[in-house]
This record gives sequence, C-alpha cells and structure tokens, in this order.
Amino acid sequence: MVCKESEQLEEFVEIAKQFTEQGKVANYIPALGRANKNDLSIAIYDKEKCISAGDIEKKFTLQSISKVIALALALMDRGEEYVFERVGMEPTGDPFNSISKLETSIPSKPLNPMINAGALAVTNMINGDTKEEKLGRLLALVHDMTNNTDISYSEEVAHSEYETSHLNRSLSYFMKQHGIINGDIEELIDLYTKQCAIEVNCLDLSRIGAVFAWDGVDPQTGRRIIPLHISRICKTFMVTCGMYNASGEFAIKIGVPAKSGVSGGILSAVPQRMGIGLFGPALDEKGNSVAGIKLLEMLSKRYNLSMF
Ligand SMILES: NC(=O)CC[C@H](N)C(=O)O
Repeated sequence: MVCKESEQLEEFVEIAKQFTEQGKVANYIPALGRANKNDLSIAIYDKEKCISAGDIEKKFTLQSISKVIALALALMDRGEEYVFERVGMEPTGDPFNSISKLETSIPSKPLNPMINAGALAVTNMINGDTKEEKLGRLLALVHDMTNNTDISYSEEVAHSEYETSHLNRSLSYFMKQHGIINGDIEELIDLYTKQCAIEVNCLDLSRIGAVFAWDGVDPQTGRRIIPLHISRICKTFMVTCGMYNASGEFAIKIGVPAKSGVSGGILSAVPQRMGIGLFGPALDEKGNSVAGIKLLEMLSKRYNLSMF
C-alpha cells in the first residue's frame, strides 16, 4: 500500500515541529547524536489507507521500541509463566536505565519488560542456538509485522552502543548473579544492541502499530502474526510502562498504547482504529520525543483517540 501525504497531517506536524527546539537528541549512544533534531515525520496506517507527513522514508533505529516486539517473541517462545517468573508487571516510576529497584524489589527481579533490566532479561529468553539465530528470529517477526523483508539493523549504531553499554552490562551481571538470566553476558549485550539498532521508517512502525491495534492480526492481509492474548499483554505494558516514567501523563493526555525509543521513534496502536509510527529525535528529559508527544496530543484531541 502506498502512503499518501496528507495536508491536514502536515499542518499538525508544522505546529508540533515548533517544540523540537525544546528537546535534545540522545548522545549517550554516540551514533544517535548525529540525528537532526528538527526532524518530525509520521505515518498512520489503518485497514483502508495510509496517510503521512514529513520524510517517512527516513530510517531510524527502534531502540526501546524493540522491547515490546522482543517481549511478544519471548512470550511466544516460553509462555507467560516462564517470562513472568523472571520479569514483573509493575511500572517503576524510575528512568528506563535505573539500577536502583533491581536490588530493593522483592522478589529480586526487574519490575517490568519495558525498562532496560527487564528488556535484557526478556532478550535473554528468545529461543535459538546462537545469537545469530535469535536475532534472525526477532528480525523475522519484524518482517512479518511490517510486511517488509528488507529491514535489518544498523551495524554502526549497534557497535556504538555495544562499546558504551556499561550500565546495561552491570544490570545483566546483577541479574545473572540472581539467576534471572543465564549464558554469556557479552553475547547478550551483542544481541540486545543489535535488537535496539533494527532500522525502520515511520511506515514500518505504523504497520507494527496496526498489528497490535488489531490484536495481533495484520489488518491488510488478515494474517495472524501474534496470538491475541500476547498482543493484549504487550499493549497493556505499552499503556502502563511504554513511555517510561511519563506513562501516566501520556495515558491521561493521549490515552493510547505507545512505546518510545531514544532514537525519537514512537509506536502507537489505537485499538481497532490505526497504527501510528512517528519519528522526532529531539527528546525531553525523560527520553521521549518532545514534538512527537505534542503531535500525538493534538491528534488524540482532534480525532478522539483516547481509549479511556
Ligand atoms: N530508552 C531507550 O530507547 C533505550 C534503548 C537503548 N538501546 C539502551 O539500552 O539504553
């Protein structure tokens, strides 16, 4: 399906773009620091059509958005009992990379799969004999959800994060000590950084959103990609933890399941209505796309998107 530029959407983008000046691009992963902070683009995908505004061909890495896809795969591979024995279901109220609650939570396990500790534990659960096979299986799921088999990962971004992932290594070693994860930590960090470096554009992201919006079914082809109960779990985590420690405010102001990443991408799934993919690399202090949130807020008000 071709995505058509929409004048109305373009107007919203122009207004939201004014907020990019208030944000900063992430630079703790050196390769992300080169993004243009004034970019803002969006694609909206539903059963009948796709509309867009801005440069929707531009590629960006999934970063934390990959956490929700890895969770779907781990749940398909291992089942709910196994996964939730090792990762909790509660929001943290802390930044995404916080280490503090790992030690103080009882039992000692990451509070949810959307923070880095939980995501590392989830990635460690993906089935496969080698890290290449695990990454291949994750990419295959992304290909199915987007209907785009060209998607791969950015070696540059993966390498850049791998070289600087000291905190993620610490989280992983802590969890290994506590029996939450097993295996070689360097292999896990290699897989996790490649997972985070999977490159998509807004259209791909909107198609992923549409699969979640239609409970695991691609609304275009009618093909089931993720079981209904797993899609529901993923969407629930998107509501409670998807925007890190801004999830509460996001639920009030926008009211749709969403997952953000430090590259500036936001994936949203409006149940039974649309998938939304947007990219705006200028981030607020919590690590969410500042103009992206403004744009979603305007769209939610205008089209009454809140599910609450
Ligand atoms: N919030 C994010 O997007 C974080 C993802 C990033 N790869 C990290 O682990 O730090």
